Amino acid sequence: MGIIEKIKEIEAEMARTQKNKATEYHLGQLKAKIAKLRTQLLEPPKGSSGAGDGFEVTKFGHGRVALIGFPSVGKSTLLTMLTGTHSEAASYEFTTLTCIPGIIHYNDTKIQLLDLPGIIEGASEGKGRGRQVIAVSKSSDIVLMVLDASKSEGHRQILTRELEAVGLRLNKRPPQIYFKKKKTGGISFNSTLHLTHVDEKLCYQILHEYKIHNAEVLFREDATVDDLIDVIEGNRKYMKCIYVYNKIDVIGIDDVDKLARQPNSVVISCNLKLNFDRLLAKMWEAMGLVRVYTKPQGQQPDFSDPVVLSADRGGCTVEDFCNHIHRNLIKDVKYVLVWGTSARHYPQHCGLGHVLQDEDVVQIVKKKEREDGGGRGRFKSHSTAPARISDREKKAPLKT
Ligand SMILES: Nc1nc2c(ncn2[C@@H]2O[C@H](COP(=O)(O)OP(=O)(O)OP(=O)(O)O)[C@@H](O)[C@H]2O)c(=O)[nH]1
Ligand SMILES: [K+]
Ligand SMILES: [Mg+2]
Repeated sequence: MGIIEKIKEIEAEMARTQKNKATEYHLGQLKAKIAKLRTQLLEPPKGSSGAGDGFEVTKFGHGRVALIGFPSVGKSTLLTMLTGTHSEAASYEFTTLTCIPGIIHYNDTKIQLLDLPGIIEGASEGKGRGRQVIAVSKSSDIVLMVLDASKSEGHRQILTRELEAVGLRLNKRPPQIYFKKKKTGGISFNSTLHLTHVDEKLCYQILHEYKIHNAEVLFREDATVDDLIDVIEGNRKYMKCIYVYNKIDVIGIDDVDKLARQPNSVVISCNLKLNFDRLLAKMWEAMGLVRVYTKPQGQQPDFSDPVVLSADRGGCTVEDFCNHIHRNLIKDVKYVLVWGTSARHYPQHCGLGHVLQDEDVVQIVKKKEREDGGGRGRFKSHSTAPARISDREKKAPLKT
């Protein structure tokens, strides 16, 4: 029996089993069995390199965004409109057959947008080009799930389920469960609060299913058995997802209003070029990019050319910033001066561990050099805290 058949069989058994206190251990065990099989399913077949089939697109820019959706929801139309790169669009399904990259220029950063073939129910098990599409979405920083506003809301659930089946977790943070395998000592199970979904016995049973007999488990929130399995599997990818409802030109205003009010959702119309600003702003926010402007001593920063950092990709500390500029810079740095929302006063003397925020300005003071402008005394006179550097910059030049 193949892996997919085994999964189907267990799913059928779960559907047959009534959910109550007596069956929860058995159901938990079945969930773990499915999770193990799905992980097996994700292992690329021997001799292949994962995505394959013309789907490997070189990463470019400061972030990567994938367009995921059913066929003919308007993904290619959207790519063409947002990036200027032409991607064939047509009224028949599966017009797009590979991965087509384009670039969005936004807030002085470059974001790679990927158009992909439509996916359908069963994609996670290899239907259509599902596996390749999913591999590409895993390589991106956020997902735009494109939906046809005139079609059933069920599409969103189906797609979410397909992505979950391959270990993607949308708009969720990792469960607050500490888990560490040990060599000896048995299983220690603890929690910092009262648990309503998982008890010691269920946890043991799940671990047993994974043949783990020595481990430390600490629940820091009232997590579910699915959360526990995610933590044990350890291969989940937590990603932001924006639900993009396209084609609002064909539905009524009340329905548009309802969709627009849902969390993480934007309504657009490619035909009417409607609401792209809002979509781009949401996308930008979800990516959490941090632009940092370098200020040479005695000069104004170049506000058109930021160093772009991200908490998910490499981090946002002063150290990450320095490493971004030059690999060997860090050993020469004495401290840095920071202006912007991360600074408590202007400028703030910061060490390597300081976490920078979007639109901060940083001046590096090297070990041998003396900061120009004659010492700390004069910085203190700048202790009023304007909102953001970009506003401030327009009014008065930054001194030092
Ligand atoms: N009414 C309306 N139609 C749209 C809109 N955007 C796209 N379409 C139409 O929807 C159809 C499908 O568009 P595509 O861009 O090819 O869709 P896709 O999601 O890339 O489709 P596949 O590549 O086949 O998965 C085309 O006929 C588009 O003209 C819109 O905002 N409103
Ligand atoms: K199409
Ligand atoms: Mg397309």
